[in-house]
Amino acid sequence: MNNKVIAINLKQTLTWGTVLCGLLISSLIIAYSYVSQRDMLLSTYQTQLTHSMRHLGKHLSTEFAKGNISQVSLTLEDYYSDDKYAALFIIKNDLVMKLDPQSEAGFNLFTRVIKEHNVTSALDTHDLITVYIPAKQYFVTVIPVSPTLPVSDSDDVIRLVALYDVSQIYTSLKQQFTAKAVILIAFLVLLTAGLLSFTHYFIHRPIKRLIDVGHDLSTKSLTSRVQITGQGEFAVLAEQLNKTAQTLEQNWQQQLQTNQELARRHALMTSVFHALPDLFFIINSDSTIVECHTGKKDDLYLSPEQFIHKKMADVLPHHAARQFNQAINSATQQHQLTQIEYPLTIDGQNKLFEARLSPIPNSEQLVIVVRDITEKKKQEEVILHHAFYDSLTDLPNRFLAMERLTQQLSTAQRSEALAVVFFIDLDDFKRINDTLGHEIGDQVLVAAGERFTLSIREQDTVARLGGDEFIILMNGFDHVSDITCVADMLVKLFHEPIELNDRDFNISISIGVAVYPLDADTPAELLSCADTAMYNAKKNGRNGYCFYNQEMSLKLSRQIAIEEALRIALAEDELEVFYQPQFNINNGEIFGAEALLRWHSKTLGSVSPAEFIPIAEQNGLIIDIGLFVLATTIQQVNQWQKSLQANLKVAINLSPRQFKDPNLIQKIALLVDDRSIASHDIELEITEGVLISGQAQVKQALDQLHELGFKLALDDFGTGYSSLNYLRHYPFDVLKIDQSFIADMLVSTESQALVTTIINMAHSLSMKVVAEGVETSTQLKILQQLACDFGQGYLVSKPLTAQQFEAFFRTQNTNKKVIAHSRL
Ligand SMILES: Nc1nc2c(ncn2[C@@H]2O[C@H](COP(=O)(O)O[C@H]3[C@@H](O)[C@H](n4cnc5c(=O)[nH]c(N)nc54)O[C@@H]3COP(=O)(O)O)[C@@H](O)[C@H]2O)c(=O)[nH]1
Repeated sequence: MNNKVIAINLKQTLTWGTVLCGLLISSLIIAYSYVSQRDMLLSTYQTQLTHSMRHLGKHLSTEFAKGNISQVSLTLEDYYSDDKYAALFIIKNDLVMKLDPQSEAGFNLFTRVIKEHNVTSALDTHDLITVYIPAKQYFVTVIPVSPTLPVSDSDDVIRLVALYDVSQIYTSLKQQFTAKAVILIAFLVLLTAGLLSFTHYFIHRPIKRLIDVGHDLSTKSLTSRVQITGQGEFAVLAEQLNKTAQTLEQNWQQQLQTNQELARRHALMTSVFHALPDLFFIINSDSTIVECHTGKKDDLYLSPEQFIHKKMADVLPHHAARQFNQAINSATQQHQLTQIEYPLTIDGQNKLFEARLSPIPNSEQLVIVVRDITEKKKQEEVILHHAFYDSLTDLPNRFLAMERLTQQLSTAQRSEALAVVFFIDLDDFKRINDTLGHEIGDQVLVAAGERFTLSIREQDTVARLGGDEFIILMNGFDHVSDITCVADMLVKLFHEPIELNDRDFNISISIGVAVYPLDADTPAELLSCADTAMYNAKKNGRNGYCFYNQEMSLKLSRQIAIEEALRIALAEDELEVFYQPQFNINNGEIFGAEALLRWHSKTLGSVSPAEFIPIAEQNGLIIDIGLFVLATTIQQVNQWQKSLQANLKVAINLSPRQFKDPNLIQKIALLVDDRSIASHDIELEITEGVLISGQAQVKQALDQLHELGFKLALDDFGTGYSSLNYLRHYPFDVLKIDQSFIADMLVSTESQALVTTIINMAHSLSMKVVAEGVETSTQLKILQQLACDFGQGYLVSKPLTAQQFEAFFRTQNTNKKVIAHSRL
């Protein structure tokens, strides 16, 4: 369909068309009306004139025939009364017959008219002839009036000639038509004006409004609307234009929002491009780079501009370009993210780059993001190294060790040889750390690791599990005796001191040995067996090795079961404090007791404190448990002091771990205050183990307790270092001789001598002495002889419940002399 149509300027066309048509039509009407009326008038006058002249001609012919010439003159004069006759005369041939005075003038006028208008032929006819001379607006009528007819000789013909003037008629006709034309023109003007008004209001104005709105719309003023009411085409057009405008406006708004969003995204992309150190490329389907952005302009292989309109093959070395081309093909064909890594040398430095190629949806282009991953790779390698190697010693860590152990077990399985895990722990390493600081401790660990590494084969593995624990993995053994040799060798490695900063460190190691497939056949189990064996080696006196056996495992299981049950013991109300009476050796008087904890486990039955206290020590539960003993005992002492009306004194054991509680002193002081107990009625027993660490904090705590009035007792004296220094430096009031010496006193003179020495030494330091484990009257007697102060043991009583103790106290103190003397 041809949509091409021609438009005209409707306003001008209608205006001028209306005006011109009006003018033309009115002119034509007027002209036509004028001409037709004029012609009709002329025709009428010509007919009247012809008729009148025929009548006159006949009359004159008659008069001429009668010879009544005067009558002719009179008749002519009568006709002159009609003033339209400009001339009326009779001629014979070319000469006028003077019948009246007017004939001469009329003839002259006639002659002039005839000549000027060349109508002389009118005189040649023998019939009536009427000629109209428009220029003069005269009718010329000639009619023969000869008395005899027919006239043979034309020259003798007498003719009546009349000039009939119709100019007045013309004038009147013109005036009449001028008036009509004026009216018609006025009418036409009004009609035209009406038409113009009509077209103005109903055509031009709507069109103008439509054009204006069209203009507004074209100049982006899309809110513009046109208001045209009615039913006409313009109203329909306006409505459609408004709808179109509304659609346009909505589209424009959407377009605007889209553009804003696009602009925002573009700005975002630009910011991202500039914020990121990555290099962004956009490439066409033919691999030509069309865009290149980056926030980091330095350190590039080429400047971003140099990449534009190039292909990777044009700018990158062959190997990198080849990788790129393969990746571009892959990303394009599979429509998925493709990633490559490639090396480049920039300013003499080897770098590694990562490129991610992603197809842009609905486009044939790809976006490529290039990132310098040199540092990241290095960090990954470092992280990877950290994941598998110990940061201090740079030895394989537990994770890698377990991997290698798995491999070794497979090898051992194939070769049917023995594989071994040596689980090594540095003896007393904690002491090094605590006394000399962690820096020295670290150096010792590094030196130990190096010593291990130097002592083993290349195929073996030394690993650090953490702290002072190492493992050595070996395989290919045929006999257990070979393994013993290695274990020996490892122990002896440390018989030479470790030299650090011109200082020698004497350390020893304890080794647990587990053998595949004799002890276990999985890496975890084998390691666990070696660990258990190592603990046994420690128990066996350290500085040695111990092979794993089943019994160890049972002990370990028991330990784990105790640990689990102990965690809920307090909450389950399974703990109870027993009290073992303490008495005066000389008179047998019960003056107090030692608080001893008992555990009635619902799952394990009664468990000895000798078994569970060390475990509670290890896992820290002793802090809460110790507080329970303190609180219960102090509360009990308070009750007894009231009910028994005796100044009872009670000894409470404190574990080494409890001294790590910074609030220990405060807690004890508070408990005593709450129960209104005199602090000197509470004796706090500690073992040498508390003092071994030599921590200033322990000394400070003991001093504070002493200052607060608490009595301090050194428990199990003789079993540990039994250092005199401890007795001199710490404010002990009481020294408890370990029950093993009391038991041995009867069989060993050395033990008795030792007990004698301890008692004397304590007394010389103004300390009281308690003999533990007094079971017989012989022991009691000897202790009395040795001037020991107090005793405690089954001779008098086993540990009792609070209730039993109260009853026992009441009974015994009534019979104290009986005890003192009858049992001696
Ligand atoms: N830190 C804490 N340690 C505590 C607490 N309660 C107990 N213990 C310590 O546990 C170890 C074992 O104690 P227990 O089994 O109670 O043994 C004590 C006595 O029952 C026992 N005893 C006493 N007289 C005799 C005797 O004549 N013969 C004999 N064979 N045994 C006897 O000796 C232990 C006394 O120990 P102590 O005086 O403390 O050295 C033990 O080390 C307790 O200290 C606690 O609450 N906290």
